[in-house]
Formats: sequence, C-alpha cells, structure tokens
Amino acid sequence: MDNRYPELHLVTSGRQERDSLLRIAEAAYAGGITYLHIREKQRTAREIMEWAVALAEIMPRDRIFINDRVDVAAATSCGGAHLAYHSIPAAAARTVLKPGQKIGCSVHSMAEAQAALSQKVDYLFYGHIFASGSKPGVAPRGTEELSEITCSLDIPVIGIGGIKPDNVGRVLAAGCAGVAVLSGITEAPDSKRAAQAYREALDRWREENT
Ligand SMILES: Cc1ncc(COP(=O)(O)OP(=O)(O)O)c(N)n1
Ligand SMILES: Cc1nc(C(=O)O)sc1CCOP(=O)(O)O
Ligand SMILES: [Mg+2]
Repeated sequence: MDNRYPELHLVTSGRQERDSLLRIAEAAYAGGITYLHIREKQRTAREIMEWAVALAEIMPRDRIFINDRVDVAAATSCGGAHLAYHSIPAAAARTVLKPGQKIGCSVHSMAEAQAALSQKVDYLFYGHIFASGSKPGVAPRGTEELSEITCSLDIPVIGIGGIKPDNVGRVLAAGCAGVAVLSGITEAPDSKRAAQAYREALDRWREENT
C-alpha cells in the first residue's frame, strides 16, 4: 500500500486479545488504514513487543507505532512512539529512539500543542473532538480550537475521539492531516468494511475539496 493521504490511524483499545486484534489489523490494513498504534496500557513490555513483531508480519513495520512504551518502539524499529499524557518527555524519547523513528503526542488544548511543538515532536493527535464512549463523562472539544491549532502551528494534526465516516469531513475541514479511530473499527462487525468506509469518506472529502 502506498502512503495514503489523508491518513487513517487505527488505535488499539486494550479490549481485544492478541489473535483477535491481529485479525482486525489485517482486515483494516486491507481496508485502507495507514498506521496502527498499539495502545495496550495494561500489557507488559514483553507482550507489546510480541504484538508488534506479529503485526509486522501483516503490515510494514514503519506503519506501526507504540503508545507510551518508547523502549519497545526502539527495540522493534517500528515507525515510532506515540506519547500520552503520562509518558516520558519527547526530548527524552528522542534519546532512546533510532534515527528515522517518529514521535507523536496526544494534546487536548492549544497550550499542550505549543508545548509539544517546542519539544520537536513530528505530529499531534488532538481530541477528543466528538463524544466518545472511550472518554465517558468528558465533554468533547469540537473543532474550533482544533482549527486554531492547525492554522497557527506548522505540524500535522490528526483528529481523534468519536470519529465516524460521516464526520471525517468536519475534521479535515478543520485542517487535520487525517483521523484516528478506535471503536469505529475495532468494534465493527466487519473491520475491513469499516476501514473502507473511513478510507472512502477521507478520499471523497479530499477529492471534493482540493
Ligand atoms: C486534559 C486531558 N488529559 C489527558 C487525557 C488523556 O491523555 P492521553 O495522553 O490522550 O491518553 P489516552 O487518551 O491514551 O488515555 C485527556 N484525554 N485529556
Ligand atoms: C485514546 C483516545 N484519546 C483521545 C484523546 O482525546 O486524547 S480520544 C481517544 C479514544 C477515541 O476512541 P473512539 O475512536 O472509539 O471514539
Ligand atoms: Mg488520548
């Protein structure tokens, strides 16, 4: 698969066992995802490494990102590490990662985005944009501040949280380089069709708006 744009990131939810997730990932990759993030907060470094090695049989290694565990990202020579709120600072992560590996960071405000940019991360996730079952009881942030971030900061921003095929256009219109999805693909009855629906919506918006 070529490096498709707008980007479609699939993020694991911690709710699947390994073999189930491998089946989802293989189908979603066939359906058009560009990157897969292993976000398995409850698993050990060894387990996350095993997941990454198994996933690298399914999709190119450089399309796999590891959430939080910078050590595992370095050890597997995957695409890079995605830093969460509680992760080590990006500057420290850079000392561990190999040349060419990327660093992403989750942000939830302009201030957090500016701070991440000053640490020279490669891309941002901004969220949660729409109501999400993965963030119960927390009000969604919408697209207003997101637009301000994409207009004022020179860094790719990926929208996350409550993203569905029918709202990806609002996320791209706010200046995002793509979207990140958990439940919309991992909990769909057919992961390939679900990924295809996102891919088609992203490609259609781009065709109609560029
Ligand atoms: C204000 C705020 N702080 C932290 C979080 C969650 O942090 P994040 O780094 O995005 O980690 P996960 O989403 O992977 O749990 C948040 N959403 N908002
Ligand atoms: C892991 C995560 N981080 C978010 C953030 O705003 O930082 S929203 C989110 C979960 C998004 O799940 P779904 O695609 O199922 O709505
Ligand atoms: Mg997050």
